[in-house]
Amino acid sequence: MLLNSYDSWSPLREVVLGSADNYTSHARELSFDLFFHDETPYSRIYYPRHVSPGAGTGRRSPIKQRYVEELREDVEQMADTFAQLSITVHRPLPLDAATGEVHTPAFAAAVVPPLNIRDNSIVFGDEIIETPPLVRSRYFETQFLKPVYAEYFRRGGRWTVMPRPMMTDASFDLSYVAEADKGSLFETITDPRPSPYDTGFEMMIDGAQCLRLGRDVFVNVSNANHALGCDWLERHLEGRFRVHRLHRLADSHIDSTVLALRPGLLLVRTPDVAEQLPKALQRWDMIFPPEPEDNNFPDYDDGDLILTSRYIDLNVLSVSPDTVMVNAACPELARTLEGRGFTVVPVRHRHRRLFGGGLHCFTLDTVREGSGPEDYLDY
Ligand SMILES: NC(=[NH2+])NCCC[C@H](N)C(=O)O
Repeated sequence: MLLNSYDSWSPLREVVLGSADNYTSHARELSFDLFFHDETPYSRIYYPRHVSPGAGTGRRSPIKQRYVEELREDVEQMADTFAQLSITVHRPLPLDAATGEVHTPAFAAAVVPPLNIRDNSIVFGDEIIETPPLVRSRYFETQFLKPVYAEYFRRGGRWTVMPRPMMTDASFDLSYVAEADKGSLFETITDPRPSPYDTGFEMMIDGAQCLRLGRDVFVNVSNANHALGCDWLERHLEGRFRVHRLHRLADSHIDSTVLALRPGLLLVRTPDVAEQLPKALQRWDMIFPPEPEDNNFPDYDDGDLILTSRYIDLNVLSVSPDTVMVNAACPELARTLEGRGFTVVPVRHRHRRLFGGGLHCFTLDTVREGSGPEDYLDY
């Protein structure tokens, strides 16, 4: 089918589901530590928090083989669940075990598999946009999606790549983490190294920073890199979509903070978050998920890097305005949604905190029913 996706709730016809193959480690360097900065209270990132790119690809934080295998098992079951729901599933090329690191003029980085598909691409109607990544090891992630995107292009879809950043240390605006670190015990990231390719702050933004509501798109902007990305989106989408900025609703991604379940209904992390939403969204009805419990998550060792907050299971995927895929590890959330009239499709996803993403992050909804960008803000 032709690319057609304007929101996160219309009946789902086609989806891209990430690949977990060969996700064996996290490369600890400046861009990684910056990106996961807000999650460090939950994990045990030891000092020094990062090494500069001059020191190669940084330290690797290995992921236990057992978790990688269990992740793979869960992701393959997600694919089966989509098939049972008659939703076409597209898969990226899996990362080959022999692929080492990539080198650009400005940096070298390890490669991670295309797992959190939500992050580096976004669909606006009949157009797929590859976004400029925030983490160096994800620089070439959309390469694994070439066959899928090329097929949508052949069928008549638009296919756009946003400008790629140089990604030297100086490309990153550190103000968000500098402010967050004030008075805290965390080591501030203060030692960016100069590079001959420095060009000032660059455009870097992830698809997962956007909330798509038909004609209106809300974009989380928490630093100068995001602001440039949002400027680009605004100019590119002008006349087709209305872009609105959310100021620091989260560090970057917002899909474990706020999600739209159908017109007029949001799933929101907490009432505090609700207060920060723009007026137009505050008029919508809201569901607040029950506070996640410790026993919703596996117990990990000190060496296992935890990359998400406890709210990660809010990251559900809507199959239609009344059916939602929910992590089976979160029965409280399932009950809450059922209480509001939703049909819940439980899906097993054990290690979302180790791999930085829930069901929404692992997927990209490329085809949903609906024929154009509708105006939902009058609800
Ligand atoms: N698209 C994504 N990868 N989203 C994941 C966001 C996770 C968020 N930082 C949290 O810890 O709750």
